[in-house]
Amino acid sequence: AALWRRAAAWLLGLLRGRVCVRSTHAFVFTNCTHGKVHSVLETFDLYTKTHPSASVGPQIGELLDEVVGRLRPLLVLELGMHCAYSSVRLLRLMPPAGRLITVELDPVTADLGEEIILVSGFKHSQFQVLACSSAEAISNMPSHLEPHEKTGAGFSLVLMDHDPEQYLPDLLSLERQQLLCPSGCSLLLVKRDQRSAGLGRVLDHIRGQADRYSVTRDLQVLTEVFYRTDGLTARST
Ligand SMILES: C[S@@+](CC[C@H](N)C(=O)[O-])C[C@H]1O[C@@H](n2cnc3c(N)ncnc32)[C@H](O)[C@@H]1O
Repeated sequence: AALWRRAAAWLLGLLRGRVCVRSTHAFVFTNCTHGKVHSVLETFDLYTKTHPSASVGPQIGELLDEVVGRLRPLLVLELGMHCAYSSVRLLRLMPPAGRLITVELDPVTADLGEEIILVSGFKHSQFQVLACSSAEAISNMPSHLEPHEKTGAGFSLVLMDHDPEQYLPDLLSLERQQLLCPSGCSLLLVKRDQRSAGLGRVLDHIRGQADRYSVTRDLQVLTEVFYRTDGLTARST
């Protein structure tokens, strides 16, 4: 009976066009070639052709590729992992010594996403999944960093694709805790809803701090912002 109820809920979700993390995971896990990152991404893309999906998809994916290829970031923070499409995309082009910390609020989703990252061929030394809220992850971040990262420069790339209402509080918390690399950090804000009040608030904050932030790219689906404080005087920081 439980199996029937689960199958019915899955079918209902599909009919209503709802994103189903279990169905995404099952499709990718079953149909991709394990250990082949390109096959994992292709299988995700195949799934999204016929099913509703929360992943950023190939269009934003190509923008991520370009940014990671350009920055070669050593420490990356992703807020909003879901089934790990964007995590895999980021990890694929990061330098071998790089590490991704990715945050997912829902523990079941976090487990399924982590499995997809492992299936893609990445090792736990290259990434860490934090199954908690972005606020909690950021406030406890020092305890998640490796010893050399604690004394290092901080995050040089942050991808926000979680809850737009959290974009500004999380950015302020990252600033407060000095977790953004002072010599340069790119922030990528995914814009799923252009009219979101949370998105407006974070962009207002960024535009109001021209001494440390500059918008380097403003597309319909994504805004790229460059953060830098090491050029500022002690007074203005
Ligand atoms: C749009 S999906 C992310 C898609 C993912 N970037 C990809 O391309 O595959 C947003 C995810 O963020 C998670 N989320 C929402 N609010 C969050 C929060 N405050 N902290 C952490 N994760 C959150 C949701 O559970 C959901 O899985």
